[in-house]
Amino acid sequence: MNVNSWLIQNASIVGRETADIAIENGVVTEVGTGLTAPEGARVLDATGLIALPGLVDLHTHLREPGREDAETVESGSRAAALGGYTAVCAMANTSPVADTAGVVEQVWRLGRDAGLVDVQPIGAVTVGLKGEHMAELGAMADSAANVRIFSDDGFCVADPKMMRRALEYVKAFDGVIAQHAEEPALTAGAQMHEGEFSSQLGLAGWPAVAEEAIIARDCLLTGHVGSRLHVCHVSTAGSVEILRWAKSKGWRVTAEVCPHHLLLTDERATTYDPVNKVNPPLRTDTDIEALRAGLAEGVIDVVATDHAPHSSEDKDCEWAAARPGMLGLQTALSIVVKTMVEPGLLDWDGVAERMSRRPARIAGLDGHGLDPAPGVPANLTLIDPAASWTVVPNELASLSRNTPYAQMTFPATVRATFLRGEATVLEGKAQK
Ligand SMILES: NC(=O)N[C@@H](CC(=O)O)C(=O)O
Ligand SMILES: [Zn+2]
Repeated sequence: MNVNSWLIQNASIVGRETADIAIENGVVTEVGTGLTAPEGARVLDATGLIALPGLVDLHTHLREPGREDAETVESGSRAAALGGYTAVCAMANTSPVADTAGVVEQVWRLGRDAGLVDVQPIGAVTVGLKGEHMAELGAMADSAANVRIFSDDGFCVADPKMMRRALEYVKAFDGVIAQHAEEPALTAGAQMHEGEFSSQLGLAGWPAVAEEAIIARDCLLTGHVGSRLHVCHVSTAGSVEILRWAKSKGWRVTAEVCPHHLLLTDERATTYDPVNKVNPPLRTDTDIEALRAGLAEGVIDVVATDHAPHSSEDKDCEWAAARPGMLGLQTALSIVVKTMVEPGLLDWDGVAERMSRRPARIAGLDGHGLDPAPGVPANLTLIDPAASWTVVPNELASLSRNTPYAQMTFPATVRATFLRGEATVLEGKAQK
């Protein structure tokens, strides 16, 4: 038997026609009806399931090296595969920071060895994420990790001169700067969204303008130097307006929204449960509405998880002391179905576009984000749209437990995930 050869029968291809998918040695050889199994292939009955190109996450925090108690490349990869992903971009805020060729190559190798998803390292923009000296972007680009996305995520590249230089520098290899948009002078000590609930609770606020001011500045800089900007975790209605304007200028700006910003509001802070603490913070119903509309319209290009595992020592404490961030890889698809597909804002093709094709294009990941067709690497996920599931934190694959969705029931389950024809998930279970 060839482990990378399959006949997937009766799948709905990206929510459209029902067909069989033949996979030989990790590559799709045929898509059609009544196909015969390739030699040595296993057969999977996918009746009622939707086949999507494997999901691609532009914003994953794996905590290796440095905080392997919270997540390793392997545990995070497993969570990703179970969430329907075949590739994730690993943020640079590890310890040591991924600001050299050595560290990005280490993360890339750990991903390859785990073999559950393709792990594409993101390199830091500045040394140690400190914002003072530019990191060796060229060396990271030229390394085995082939870095194209650079980000100080967790921190904003606040100095406009540094941001301009970084945008100019990455033009040489068609790189992109992914900005965590937060004007630090406006968020010092911030604990949650600045609004009605922050006043009620007496917690220092993170005003929407702290995000919007940086996005506006960076769009202008990008337009000025003719480079590529990607805006991480957009969370406000005002940000959507600025992005719409920047795109109308023809500037090369892309943006992501996270599932939690499509679903949860700042009212969650009234629980004082730090599982709801995240950067940027949960905002308001008005913001949610604008983010959903922006994602439907394409002003926001992609959904990214911002999967941010934290150990219980960093989360089971009082709100002010807790680290920001929440798990996301295993719940992202279901939340997109709940917030976008069920209300009729996106169809399955729209989901494939925003969770697979566009993120793959932004990250320059060849072989990902491609619909099943002859000659395409078999990076696929099979979704059961009719099933539902309840989030049980202890059953998640992450080494951390900081999900804000405990005991919530969501639509759609991931039945199988294939990485180059190898089943990383079957019947909803990780295969390694
Ligand atoms: N989103 C978060 O609240 N936390 C992220 C950093 C980040 O994405 O800004 C983390 O690394 O924990
Ligand atoms: Zn961030």
